[in-house]
Amino acid sequence: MAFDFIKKVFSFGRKEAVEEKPDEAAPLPPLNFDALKPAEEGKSESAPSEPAPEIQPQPVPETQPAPPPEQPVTPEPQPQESPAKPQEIPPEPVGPEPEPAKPEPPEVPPAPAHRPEKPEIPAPAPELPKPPAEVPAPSPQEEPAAPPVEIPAEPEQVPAEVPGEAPPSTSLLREGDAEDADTPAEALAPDTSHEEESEPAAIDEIGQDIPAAPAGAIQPQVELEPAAITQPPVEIVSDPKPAAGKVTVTKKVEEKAEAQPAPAEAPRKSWFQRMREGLARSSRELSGNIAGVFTKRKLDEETLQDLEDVLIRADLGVETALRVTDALAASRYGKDVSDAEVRAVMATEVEKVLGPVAKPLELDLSHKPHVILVVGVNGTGKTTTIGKLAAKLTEGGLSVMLAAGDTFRAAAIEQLKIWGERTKSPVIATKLGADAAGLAYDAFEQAKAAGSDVLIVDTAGRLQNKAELMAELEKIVRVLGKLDPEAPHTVLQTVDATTGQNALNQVEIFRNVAGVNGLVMTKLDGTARGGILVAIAARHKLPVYFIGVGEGVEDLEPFSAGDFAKAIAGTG
Ligand SMILES: Nc1nc2c(ncn2[C@@H]2O[C@H](COP(=O)(O)OP(=O)(O)OP(=O)(O)O)[C@@H](O)[C@H]2O)c(=O)[nH]1
Repeated sequence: MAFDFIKKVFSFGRKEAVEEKPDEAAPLPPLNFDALKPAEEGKSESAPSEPAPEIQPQPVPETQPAPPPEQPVTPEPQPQESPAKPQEIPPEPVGPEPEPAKPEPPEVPPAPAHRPEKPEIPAPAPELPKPPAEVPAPSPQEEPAAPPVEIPAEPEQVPAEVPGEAPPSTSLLREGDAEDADTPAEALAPDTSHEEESEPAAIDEIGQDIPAAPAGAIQPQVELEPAAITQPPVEIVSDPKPAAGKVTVTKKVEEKAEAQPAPAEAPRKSWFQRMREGLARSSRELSGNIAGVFTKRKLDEETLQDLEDVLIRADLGVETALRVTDALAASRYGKDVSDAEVRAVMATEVEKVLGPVAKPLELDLSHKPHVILVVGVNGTGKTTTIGKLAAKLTEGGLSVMLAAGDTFRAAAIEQLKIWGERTKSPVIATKLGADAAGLAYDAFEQAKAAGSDVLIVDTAGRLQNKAELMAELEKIVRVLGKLDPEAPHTVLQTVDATTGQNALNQVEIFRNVAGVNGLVMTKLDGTARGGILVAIAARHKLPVYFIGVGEGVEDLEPFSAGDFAKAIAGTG
């Protein structure tokens, strides 16, 4: 604004000079207009955008005629920047500081050239102090903070710039929060490890130390109150950037309830559609290969062998592959067979394999609580599945408590707290790196005390090494058994459907260590390799309670053998 003002002063001078000429030429009525010119010209040149602010400063400069040396410096930058625009001021600080001052001297001369305006030149002087104020600001690269310095100088601009500043501040806060929860997960592990943890002694002597632990070290660390725990997460999760709609600014920016007309979104696909699309790659590949095998060929030993290879490459496993080829050979041997017929037989056989394992999860509520331990390799969806399951249970009227047993990853703890807030389930958490078994024990006690119907315990999927992971899981199971010999009553393992053959080994390991007695196949909405589920079912015959078909709270579906078989065979 100061620059604008200066510029206006100069422009005003020019115009006066110009007009004076006509005045000399015709000394008639124009003389009266000359008196009016100052006000009008100032407005016209200063650009219609800022009439008021520029006019006011004029009286000020007149009162301060003192500093002449600095005057030349300030006037120049103003003309360069063109019409005074508060918005253009910010860019100045961004640019190199010395530049604006240097160019000024050259332009200064032209200004004084205008004789009549010299008296007004003193006006720029008061603005000189402003540039120095901005100079410190420009040092930073992107400082929108610099402009604010000038804002206070100009009374009228303040309101205009305030709205501009507000949004960035709020968005930064939220983004920061979000990042904290996500990225630094692994990096934080070593840092926070120095924090108080449950005594290692508890690890060795579970029975004796555990009871002491809750009272001593663990107790204070445990956070039971959902409100306290979930408060911060809530802001992270439920506060996306203000949408395009209106917002109300009170303590913070809040979206107006009515301002969300819910942009017409495409209807959400059904879980089956998402699963079918997730299995599309496997299905297409399978169908294409089957078609390739049976193009203009009768069903014989060679084609059966080729089909068996195709099915095995699709992760279905040797057992299921043989089931399909045997079934096909039994009814079609020596005949022409279309790929569609082969896929139909495949769907039937796959459904036969999956049918026995497609069972609903049953909870024995005679146990208070019914303890569900969730295990699996890191990233397979344990925490997400716990959140989805907690939502189902609470919606069904059951009281649920969550235990953040994945003390290996800070983000996992925060993630579970968020799910706890969403599902209104208390979350028992402890410090990063703390003894997971101690936490599980403490959570079990608190769930008992609270009369919770279900306690779901999250666990780490990755430790320093496999032996350590296995030792921790075994210990958790052992400790839970001290409070209820039958606990954990359900041990769920999450298996990432995008994983290939390695998933078979994962189930093998966790089953042996933690006594897995049920599976949840996650990410079937992604680029799933669904064949592996068939192989797992055939080999381990563990119940598959649910499938994950998305990251949303509702994206946990009961497993249906028939639907899955149709989707993977491409017959659905
Ligand atoms: N598309 C899709 N993504 C899923 C599904 N289940 C989980 N995810 C995502 O997979 C990622 C890992 O999920 P987590 O729940 O953190 O997995 P985790 O096993 O707890 O991981 P750790 O805490 O590292 O052991 C997250 O980005 C989830 O949103 C699913 O069914 N579909």
